[in-house]
Amino acid sequence: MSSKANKNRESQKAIVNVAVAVIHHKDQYLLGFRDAAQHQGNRYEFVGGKIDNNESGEQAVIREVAEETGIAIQDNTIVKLGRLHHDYGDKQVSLQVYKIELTTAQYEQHKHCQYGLEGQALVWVNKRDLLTEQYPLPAANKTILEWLSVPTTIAITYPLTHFKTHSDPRSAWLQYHQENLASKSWVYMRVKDAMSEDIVGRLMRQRPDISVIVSHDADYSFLMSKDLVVENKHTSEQIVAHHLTHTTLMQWFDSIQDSSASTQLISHTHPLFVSCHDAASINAANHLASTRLQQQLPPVIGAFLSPILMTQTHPHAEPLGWETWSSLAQLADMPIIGLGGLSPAMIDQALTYGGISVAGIRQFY
Ligand SMILES: Nc1nc2c([nH]c(=O)n2[C@@H]2O[C@H](COP(=O)(O)OP(=O)(O)OP(=O)(O)O)[C@@H](O)[C@H]2O)c(=O)[nH]1
Repeated sequence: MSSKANKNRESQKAIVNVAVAVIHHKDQYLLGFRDAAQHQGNRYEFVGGKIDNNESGEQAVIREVAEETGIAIQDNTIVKLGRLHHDYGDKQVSLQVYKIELTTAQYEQHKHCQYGLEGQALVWVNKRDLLTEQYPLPAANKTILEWLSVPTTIAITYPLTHFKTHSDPRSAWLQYHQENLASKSWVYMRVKDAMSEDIVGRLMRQRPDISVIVSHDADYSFLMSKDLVVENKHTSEQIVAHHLTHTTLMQWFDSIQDSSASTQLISHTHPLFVSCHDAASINAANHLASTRLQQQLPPVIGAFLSPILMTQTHPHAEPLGWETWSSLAQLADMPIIGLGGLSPAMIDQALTYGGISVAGIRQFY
């Protein structure tokens, strides 16, 4: 093979490690504009750039933000959102994505800057416009936008057994959640009952404002029927993601290791949440996330990592504690959601320890 062909193959193989900074203040997000001459030019981008040798992703993000915008973020909370690999054909990138919320003072100082320190155009856009792709971004960023759609709090339903003393537990479950779930919240429907589709479907019809996460192996095809349009919204649109329990995740992982077993099928239609409790399940979640990206399937948008603290629902589970939880969170290639003994007010603590959201049952309605 000629040395030129060799070189071409080498450059195709080389992966460029990039640190990406999702900088925001409340619902205002900072984008730069990539020059036409640049790779993925004439598109918007988050501030960022190549990670130098001997530099961590976090060090790179602090340096890139300072070089490109002059904003000093070393004292801000820098939360890892996730890591992803993308093959542009002409270039392979591995993006390490961080989310940084600016203080009001930082935002006030920089909100009128129309150009960065490298002469690139800068613009502040609101979250809704960003997520609905009003600003074209490089293809790899599609997953980042899905990660950003996850809210900072997620409510989880009570299991059906919580209502077992009622004469009709299913009606009691339905009525309780219909009356108490917060308006427009994201709700993980964890009923823990094999026959739960019917009450979940009824709750969705009664509460068209909520967005739901349903078990990946439940059958919600009945929600596709035409007559289930509530307040101009089709009920099936309320399902924002499917969820894999820790057990299902590990079964999937075992099935891909064992060449004689058939790989367990996971939803192709929706983004996924998974549940993790340890390094092994985070490793499995990372494999699932990269498989989904390779196959161009809806991504893994979050992992519930639990239990952080002691909970009433799982009194026998040994809590991880914040420090262990934090080091496990760092291993994950997707946003981490804190679960177990938390309240919504603990979001700042979760951010400090490397999570992006908190979830729970009591206190989250
Ligand atoms: N900064 C930034 N880069 C991104 C984003 N999404 C994405 O795919 N990338 C890719 O990550 C790489 C960023 O590396 P870079 O900024 O150092 O490289 P560049 O192409 O701008 O310039 P250079 O190669 O001349 O240094 C580019 O290939 C770019 O297409 C994003 O949101 N922000």
